[in-house]
Amino acid sequence: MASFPLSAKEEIVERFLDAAVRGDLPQLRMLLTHTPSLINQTGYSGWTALMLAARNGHYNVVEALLSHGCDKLPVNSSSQTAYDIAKFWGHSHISNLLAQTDDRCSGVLPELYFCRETLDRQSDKRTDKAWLEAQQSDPNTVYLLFSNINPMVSRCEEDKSSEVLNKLCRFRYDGVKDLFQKPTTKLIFLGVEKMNSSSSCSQVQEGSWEPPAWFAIGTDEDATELLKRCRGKNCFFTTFSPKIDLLTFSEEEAGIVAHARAVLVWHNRYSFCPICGSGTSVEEGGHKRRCLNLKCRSLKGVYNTCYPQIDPVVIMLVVHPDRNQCLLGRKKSFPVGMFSCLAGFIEPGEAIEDAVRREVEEESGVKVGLVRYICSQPWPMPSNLMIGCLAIATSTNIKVDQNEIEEARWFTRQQIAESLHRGANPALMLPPSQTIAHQLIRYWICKNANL
Ligand SMILES: NC(=O)C1=CN([C@@H]2O[C@H](COP(=O)(O)OP(=O)(O)OC[C@H]3O[C@@H](n4cnc5c(N)ncnc54)[C@H](OP(=O)(O)O)[C@@H]3O)[C@@H](O)[C@H]2O)C=CC1
Ligand SMILES: [Mg+2]
Ligand SMILES: [Mg+2]
Ligand SMILES: [Mg+2]
Ligand SMILES: [Zn+2]
Repeated sequence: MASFPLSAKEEIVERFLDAAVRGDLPQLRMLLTHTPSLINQTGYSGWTALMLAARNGHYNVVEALLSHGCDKLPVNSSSQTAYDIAKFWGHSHISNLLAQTDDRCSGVLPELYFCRETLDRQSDKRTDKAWLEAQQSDPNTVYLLFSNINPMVSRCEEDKSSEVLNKLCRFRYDGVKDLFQKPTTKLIFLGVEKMNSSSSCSQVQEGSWEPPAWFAIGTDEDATELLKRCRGKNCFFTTFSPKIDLLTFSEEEAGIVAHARAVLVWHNRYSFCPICGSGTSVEEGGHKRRCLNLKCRSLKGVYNTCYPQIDPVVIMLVVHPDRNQCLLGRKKSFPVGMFSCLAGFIEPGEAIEDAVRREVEEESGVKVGLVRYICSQPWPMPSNLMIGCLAIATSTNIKVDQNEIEEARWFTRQQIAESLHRGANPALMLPPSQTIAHQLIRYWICKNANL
C-alpha cells in the first residue's frame, strides 16, 4: 500500500501520541505547551494520548494529562474509555486515578446549564426600599422584559456555528418606565453585576464603581406593542416551547433566566393569598407577596405561601446490579429514539432516597437499594429543582407504568458511550447536554459507577 507523507499537523499529533506510548513526560509536556489543542487528539482506531498512557501503565503521564483538563469520556473504535483500558490491562492504580479525580476539575461533571450565578443576588437589599427605588431610575440599571413568563430575546447573528442562539434584550430605565404605571406589572430585583474584567478599571481602583443592578419586568402588555421598543432590531419573545427556546442562551444568561422565570411563574400562579383568598402586595424586590388581610394567618409564624415556590424533583440514573448497564425510559412525548433518566416529584414528608426508590419502582417496576446524590439543577419549566442521583438496582425485571412512560430498557455502557461520543444515533438518542439527565449519564460513563 502506498504511504503518503504526513501533514505538519498529523506529524505533531503522531509525536504527541508516541510520547504517551513511551511515557516520555518531558516531550509530552513540551508539545502540550506549544500546542494545547493536542490534548484530546486521536490517532489510529480513535486512541487518545490518555488511552495510550493508560494501556502502557504510565501513571505520571495519565496524571499530567488529567491536570491539563484532558477529556476522560472519549471511546476508541472498540468503545473503550481510558478507564476501561487501564482496568483491562490490570493497571489498577491508573483505573483508580481515572475514577477518583475531582469531578469538577477533571471535567467529568461540568457546571450545569442554568446554574451559573452571573449576578450577585444581594438579597439583603430586597428590603431596602430607598436603595431599590434609587436603582430603578439609575441610567446604568439593566432591565429584562418578559411577556408574562417568556423573555424578550434577539437572535445571535455573529457566530452561526455557536449553540448560543438567543440573547436577552436589555433595556434602560427610559425604555421601560411607562410599564411601571400598570398595576399588573411585576418588577423583580435580580441582583447586581459581579465585578469582572469589563468593569471600569479606574472607577474600581477609586472605589467609586457601583455595580449596575438588574431587574426583570413581567408584563401582560400586548407583545407586539412591547416589541416596538426594540426599534427594528431582530427581537421576539420565546414561545411556549420552553424546552427548545430556553436551552439556547449563553451559560451567563441561562442562570439569570432560571431565576427570573421561576419568580415570575410564581407571581402568575399566586395572585391571591392561598390561605384566605385576599389580595396581596408585592414586596422585597418581587421575592415576597404579603396578604392584605391583616387578620390572615399567613402574617404570623412561618408561611411558605408568601415566598416563591420551588418543586423538588428527583432524577436518577439507575445502574444494573452488574454495573455495566443502566436503565433509561421514554415518555410518549419524546422524539423518536430518545431515552432519558427516570424522574419524579418528591412527595411531602419524603426523603430524596425514598423518592428515588418509589419513582423508579412506580415507573419501571425495578427495585433500588443504594442511592447517591451527585448534583442538582434549577429547571425553570416552571420552577423545579432537579436533584440528580445515581442508584443501584437490586432487581432487573422491567414492568412499565404506561401512564407515565411508554418504555424502559437496560442499555449497556457500550451503547451509551457510543451515543454520547458519536452523537445522534437513531437507535438511542440521549437528552441534550444542557440537561442534568445528560450529565448524569455522562458522569456514569466516566466514573464507571464506582459508588
Ligand atoms: N432537566 C432534566 O434533565 C429533566 C427534567 N425533567 C422534569 O422533571 C419534572 C418531573 O418529571 P416527571 O417524570 O414528569 O414527574 P412524575 O414522574 O412525578 O410524574 C408527573 C406527574 O405526576 C403528577 N404529580 C404529582 N406530584 C406533582 C407535583 N408536585 N407537581 C406536578 N405534578 C405532580 C402529575 O400528574 P397529573 O398531570 O395527572 O396531575 C404529573 O403529570 C418535569 O417537570 C420534567 O420536565 C424530567 C426529566 C429530565
Ligand atoms: Mg412518576
Ligand atoms: Mg416520571
Ligand atoms: Mg410522581
Ligand atoms: Zn391571606
